[in-house]
Amino acid sequence: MTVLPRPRLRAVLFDLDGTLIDSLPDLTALLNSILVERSLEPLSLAEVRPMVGDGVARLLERAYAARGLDVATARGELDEFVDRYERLPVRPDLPYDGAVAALDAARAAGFGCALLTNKPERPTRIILDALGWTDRFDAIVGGDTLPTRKPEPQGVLHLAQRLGARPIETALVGDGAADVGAARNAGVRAIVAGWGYTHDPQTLGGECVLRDLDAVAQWIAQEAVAV
Ligand SMILES: O=C(O)COP(=O)(O)O
Ligand SMILES: [Mg+2]
Repeated sequence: MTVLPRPRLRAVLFDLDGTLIDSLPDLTALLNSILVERSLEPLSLAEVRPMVGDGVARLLERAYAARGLDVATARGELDEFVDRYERLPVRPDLPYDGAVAALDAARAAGFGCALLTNKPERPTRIILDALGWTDRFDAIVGGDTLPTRKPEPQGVLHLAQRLGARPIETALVGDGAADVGAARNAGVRAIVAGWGYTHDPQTLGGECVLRDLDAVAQWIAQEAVAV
């Protein structure tokens, strides 16, 4: 049996929350400010952690459900929640250690580099601008940029095409089931961010689980010289 060599990597798509930035403390604090206004018990970081990654509507629904509030209430307050999130100051320590180095590694390797998050595009861009990261990406897709979001393949395929890469020449680095699902649905490689918000990242079924962003930079450097 002949095993065909895998084509060289040409594009890396990065997830945002739980992969490049640790947004969990801010999201939890914001949710809790709302719950406390309603005289409800605040949520712990551990409770909110598995709620992040499927978009802000799901986050609010899950948080409200955990305190007995219904989906209709969450839906009715979504715009206000996003407004408040956009007004939060962007902390300079939001990025995980090694995030900039990993993005630099992608650029140094000559790979296309894009952001694919389920966070709505407007707050995403506010965060990227404040961190000075916007120009580090060749393209940015948020949870409301296209008709569907992760785990649907549309964003992955859209970005791969924008970066001039075929799906088999593309990898998605992300921490959640939505990331691995989107990668699988689009036929691209899924690299799991083991430091992110998934309790047991080994179970997601990605190509590999990396322990931190330094390991991502190393993996990118290896892919750049792979034959
Ligand atoms: O769920 C969100 O709002 C953001 O999640 P993501 O950046 O991990 O896709
Ligand atoms: Mg994520």
